[in-house]
Amino acid sequence: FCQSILHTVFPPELRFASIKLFQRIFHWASSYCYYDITEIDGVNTNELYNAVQLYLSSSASITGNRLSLTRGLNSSAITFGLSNNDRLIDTYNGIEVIWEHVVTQRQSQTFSWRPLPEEKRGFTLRIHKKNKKIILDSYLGFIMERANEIRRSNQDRLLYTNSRGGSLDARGHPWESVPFKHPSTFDTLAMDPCKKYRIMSDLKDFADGEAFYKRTGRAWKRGYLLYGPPGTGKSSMIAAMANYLGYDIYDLELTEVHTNSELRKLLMKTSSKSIIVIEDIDCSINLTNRKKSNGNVVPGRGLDGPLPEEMRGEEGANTITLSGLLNFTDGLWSCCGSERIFVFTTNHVEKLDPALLRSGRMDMHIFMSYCSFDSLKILFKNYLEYEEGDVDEDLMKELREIIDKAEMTPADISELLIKNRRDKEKAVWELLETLRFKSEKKEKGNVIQEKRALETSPKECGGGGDHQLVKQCQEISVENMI
Ligand SMILES: Nc1ncnc2c1ncn2[C@@H]1O[C@H](COP(=O)(O)OP(=O)(O)OP(=O)(O)O)[C@@H](O)[C@H]1O
Ligand SMILES: [Mg+2]
Repeated sequence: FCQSILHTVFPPELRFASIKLFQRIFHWASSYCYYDITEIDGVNTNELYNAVQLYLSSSASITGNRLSLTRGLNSSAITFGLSNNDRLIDTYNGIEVIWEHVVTQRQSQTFSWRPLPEEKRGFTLRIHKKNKKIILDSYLGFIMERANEIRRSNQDRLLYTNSRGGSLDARGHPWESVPFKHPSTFDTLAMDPCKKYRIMSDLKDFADGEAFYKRTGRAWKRGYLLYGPPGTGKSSMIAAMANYLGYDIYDLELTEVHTNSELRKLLMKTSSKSIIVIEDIDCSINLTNRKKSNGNVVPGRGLDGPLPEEMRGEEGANTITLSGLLNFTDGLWSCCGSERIFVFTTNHVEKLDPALLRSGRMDMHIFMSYCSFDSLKILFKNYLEYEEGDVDEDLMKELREIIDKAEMTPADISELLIKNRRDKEKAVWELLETLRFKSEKKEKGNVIQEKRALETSPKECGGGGDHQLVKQCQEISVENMI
């Protein structure tokens, strides 16, 4: 209104100056200040605009006859927001602010590498001048944090993989993602309850430990090494961890990574609140004896030995090394981003380089063992819906006695129970028969082994005896791990 008066009263040459003057007087006299948050900042998407939109959608005070509804990619929730040119009052620490969603038509398509939307969208924040400092200092940061939380809770978690090798997608991303829907949880995971409890509380402490990690000057990350025979639940444990914490998973395929710098780039493109997994680490890269070659460089990938000479560039440019991997998990680079968990799994812990195992590198070494009696009870509950006391006491007693001797994995037992899940009694009997058979076989095997050991004196076996001793030591050290 004032502008149109100015247009009629002032001649064109004075118009611009008079508008400026009028605006200054208005701003000086007004007790409010205004901030525009546009959807597109130059040619880039404005993160703050998206955050405000998400934050306002969760506001309890959002009412009205017309709201805009959206459902994002990979999201299972519908969010609603202010529709065009609507307003909303929000309160922060007792301070009232007004948000307005302003939508105008873009006047003319200016030259840009990227086609811009026809509508110009933005939020205008109106605050009292006296509250300017507190709003700018903490309210906007609070909005960003809240928006991230809402995004995470709305979005289905993702499983990323680097199966494309080092090549990038259209957005320059080296990871491919699919929605992560693994149903494994700590409730369904069959393992010793005390161990399970320790792992769960360790994870909880980690997730809630931002202040602790800051205070102690440690990077906010944690490493777990899961080791044990195949089928004892290492992968299921990773899924349970992700479901427990609500983190995404990055499944790093080391055989697809060619150089240390590629590894670093992959790391830089992971988000916080994620679990970075390297499965079967002993198989994906030759990580033993890193002092074999110059400068801690172990050329070649996989167990099939070094890469051919012609494929190796200078200083192992075409190689991925143990020191590169340690830098990835431990060094300065590992700290880009925060709140990340590294999980390595292996069936052969004795094949790993001590550098990977030394304390402080992997914070927790978790042995995934054969099925114990406590684990069996969880499997009974999962597959047969048996509760404590449902199975005959004598049967349970026998199961308890032989289960450790039989050395059956939870995977094998699960298969047996799934097969007979419609006839629960048959399932238990068949399991008992299998356990009896296996434990007898194991006992016989042990007797033969002992006999052989007695037959071969230390003198006769020479190097072989040493070898056996080393193996025994390795086994002892494995059992001594946490
Ligand atoms: N501890 C467990 N609790 C519940 N289910 C289990 C457990 N261990 C194995 N299973 C069952 O067996 C299947 C295989 O388990 P999983 O893939 O987790 O084993 P793994 O230790 O990762 O084996 P591998 O070393 O071969 O990768 C799973 O689908 C799961 O149903
Ligand atoms: Mg596995």
